[in-house]
Amino acid sequence: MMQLHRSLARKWTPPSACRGCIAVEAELTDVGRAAGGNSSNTSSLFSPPKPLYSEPMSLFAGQRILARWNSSKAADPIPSKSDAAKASPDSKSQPDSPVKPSTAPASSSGIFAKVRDALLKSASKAASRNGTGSGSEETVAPPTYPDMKRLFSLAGPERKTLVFGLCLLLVSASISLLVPFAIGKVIDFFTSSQDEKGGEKTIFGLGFKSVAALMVFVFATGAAARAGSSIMLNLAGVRIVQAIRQRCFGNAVKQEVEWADKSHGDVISRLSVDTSIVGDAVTYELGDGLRAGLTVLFSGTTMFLISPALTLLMMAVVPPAAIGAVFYGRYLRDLTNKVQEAVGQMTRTAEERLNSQAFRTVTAFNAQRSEQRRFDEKVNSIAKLETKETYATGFFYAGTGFVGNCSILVLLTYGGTLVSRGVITVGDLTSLLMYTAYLGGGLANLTSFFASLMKGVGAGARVFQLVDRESEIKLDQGRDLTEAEKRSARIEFKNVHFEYPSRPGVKVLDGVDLTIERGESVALVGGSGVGKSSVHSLLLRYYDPTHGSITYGGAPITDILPAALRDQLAVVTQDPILFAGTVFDNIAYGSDPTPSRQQVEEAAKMANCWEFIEQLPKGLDTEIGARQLSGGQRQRVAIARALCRRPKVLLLDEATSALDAASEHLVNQSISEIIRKGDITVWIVAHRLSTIRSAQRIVVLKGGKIVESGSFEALDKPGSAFRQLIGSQIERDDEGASEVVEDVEQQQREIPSSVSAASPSGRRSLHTSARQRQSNSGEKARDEQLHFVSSGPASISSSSCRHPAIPSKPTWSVTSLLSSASEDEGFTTAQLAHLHKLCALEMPTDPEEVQKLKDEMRETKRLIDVVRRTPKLDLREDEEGTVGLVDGRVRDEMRHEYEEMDQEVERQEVKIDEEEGTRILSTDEALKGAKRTRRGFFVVEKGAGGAKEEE
Ligand SMILES: Nc1ncnc2c1ncn2[C@@H]1O[C@H](COP(=O)(O)OP(=O)(O)OP(=O)(O)O)[C@@H](O)[C@H]1O
Repeated sequence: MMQLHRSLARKWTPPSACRGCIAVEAELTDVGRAAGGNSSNTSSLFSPPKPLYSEPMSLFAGQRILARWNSSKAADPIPSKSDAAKASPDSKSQPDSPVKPSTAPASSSGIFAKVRDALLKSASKAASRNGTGSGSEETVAPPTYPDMKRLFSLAGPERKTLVFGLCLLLVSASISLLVPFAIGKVIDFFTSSQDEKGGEKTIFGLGFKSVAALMVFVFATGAAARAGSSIMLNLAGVRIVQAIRQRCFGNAVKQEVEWADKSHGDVISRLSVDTSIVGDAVTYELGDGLRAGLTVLFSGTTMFLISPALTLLMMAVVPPAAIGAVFYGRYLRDLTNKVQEAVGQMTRTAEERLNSQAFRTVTAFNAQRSEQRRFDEKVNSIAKLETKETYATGFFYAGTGFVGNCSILVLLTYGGTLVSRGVITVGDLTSLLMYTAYLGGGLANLTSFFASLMKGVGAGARVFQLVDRESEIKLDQGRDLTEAEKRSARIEFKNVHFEYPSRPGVKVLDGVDLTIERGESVALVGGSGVGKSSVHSLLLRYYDPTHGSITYGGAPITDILPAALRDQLAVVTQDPILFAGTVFDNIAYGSDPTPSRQQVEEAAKMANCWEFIEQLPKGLDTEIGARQLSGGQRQRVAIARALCRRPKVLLLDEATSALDAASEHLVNQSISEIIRKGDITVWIVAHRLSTIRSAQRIVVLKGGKIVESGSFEALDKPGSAFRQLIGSQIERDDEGASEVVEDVEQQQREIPSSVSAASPSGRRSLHTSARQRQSNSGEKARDEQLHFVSSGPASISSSSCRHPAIPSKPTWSVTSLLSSASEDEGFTTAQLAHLHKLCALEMPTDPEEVQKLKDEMRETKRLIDVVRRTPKLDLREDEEGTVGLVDGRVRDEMRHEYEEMDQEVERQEVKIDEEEGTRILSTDEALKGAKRTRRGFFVVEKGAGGAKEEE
């Protein structure tokens, strides 16, 4: 019914153009109500009034039908604003709607108003063609007969409802067409004193009362038929639009990424506006067309039957006026075009400047005034054009009104003569005038029907283009993965070449060879724009390589169903998209079957986001929009979403690039945890050292090829492409540890045969590989043993003579502790934060907590200082390798330290070999213990494997 209302509102607006017209016109207007201009109301005598003066012109509207037909054929199917408004109440929000609100007097019930509407419509089309429309990416060919056939085929499922509705419409139209005839007879009844045979006055042999009763009955039937047809056509329209929208969206989401990139805006316009136009075309417009055709036929025939002479006179008077109107209309149309263009520019400016991102920039740069000026310019140019248009429209309406009134005068003069000569009766003249109005309205409606039909066909073609489009990468093509292939999960790129379809000839990948085994963690690094994300896109089958092959579990991915392949993968992008809904919905998104709350909770915990989710007002059930979480939170929710799918391969594309240090730390912690578990292949694309470090293998992409591959230590050497890429980051990182290095170098000088740890690359690895080990996967980590040594007789290693403060191999904890070179009692907050980051621990933010931590760490610091102050230490080498020694004082200190430790930790995680005085902690144990006993965690030092023997 809403659509019916909109349709009525569109078709009839108060005839303000008739204000001030001559009295005879006002009188005739009353009898001319319900004339064809408002076909929806033709069955009612109490329909909105319609200026009859304008109707004679409509006799020649037919001359323009052909022109309209031709112009419609070439018309861009992008709808005018009025159509958009009719199609959808929301369409007001479409910023690039090419049509401006009408400033003309609202008078669409007359034929001239129809002409003007038509001009506005064609102007809007022209404006669309001029680029102020939504801008379709794909051009649609002019509609053909098969297009039209197909358009009506859409109405197929609603055939019965439509036929029933149309039949009712014909009934109501027929009744309304009898009205002028009946009125003429009634007038004759009252104006004649006796019937021709001198008998009692009758109408078709019936008394007036019977005729009146019959007319009431007929009108009631007409009204009922009208209501029925309106309901039927509306219902059919709603259902047709519903079905088309579902089909369109269903096919749109199956398309390949490339298509979505370039057609996004266009698809939305097809889904919202075009579907409505199509629905209207095959329902109301069809109904209106039928009614209009019937009206023209019936009115024309009846007019000729009543008075052929008067009818021919009408035909002779109006054409010259119509020709003038057409020329004037063209001028108006050009003006309207310019207005549309200016409105388009204004809309674009507003849209560009007021979107949330741009708004922040405008505010930050205090650019409100310059923006206001820019916008004012646009608005002023529109106002200028509209002023011109206002004058032009005023004269246009005045002119058409004048011509219309003159036509009526001619008609009345000649008609009156005929009446006085007794050729026709007063009733006949009245009927003729009314049929003239009907004919005019009918012709105008036919014109608008053909235009709407053409628009419907155009919109239909665009809709069909969407419905019929076959994706380049078909979702139903391929086979499922075998269990063996799933288990293998080996990813292999073989000589992969790639260029984006939109940029043929621009090579992005130029022979990439890369193999990633199941459970491996690989960081793909390279300069900006080198093609890192493109590699992920190829694995996800957003695109297919131009040459070469990609296999998963040994099977070429082009042989596998895209959905089966994507089931194995999960991706976290740089700027993850969250959807409106609850946190639960967002984490569960894409998991099939829907995960339980427990599974979602687990995923959230793994992704380090459970803590903040718990703090949300409704926890997992809190509603969040696309941007209602911080960047770090969004990123972690996206990781949780990826993990919830239990993928075999996790693709992280710059997953921490937009984060601050604290959020990055949390995200990295999640990633490291996942890598450590080692059951998911993790393929990271990253720039940041902190992220890259967590990977077992680093692969460098340069010039479209893999140029280096290896561990961080292996690649971090002078002259390597990797060093070139992230050298500056390493330098920065080193600065934080410069105190350590200086200290180490100082000690190196004291011990001439010192190890190479002091060399630049050695120093670097001292820090970096330590962190690397934090993220090593399970087995490897368990093999690593950490231990302290106490004093005792020892031999000096022949290969490395070391101060115990200089570890034989890079360490991840002691080295950092030594950075507290000062003699101060405790660690500074910065040092503590650094240590925490190294140990993947969360640094408290509360000052009280920090103070507590400082106090707690004081003892540890003291221990370290004691170690560093010990002037000369014995070094020895046992069967397993070189270990550093500390003297008895240190051991005592350590004992004291450990005595204070958490009893549980001592029992479970710290073993003390009394004889050797060796304390051992495995990495895993240390990590676990670290959560409770930071001191125990920090003071351990990596040995060379003696721990195995201890175990
Ligand atoms: N959809 C696309 N259509 C056309 N060209 C594209 C498209 N996406 C990316 N490109 C181009 O392909 C090249 C590689 O892009 P890609 O996003 O893979 O680089 P990247 O290494 O991930 O860059 P960054 O590190 O800056 O994110 C770039 O030159 C880019 O301009």
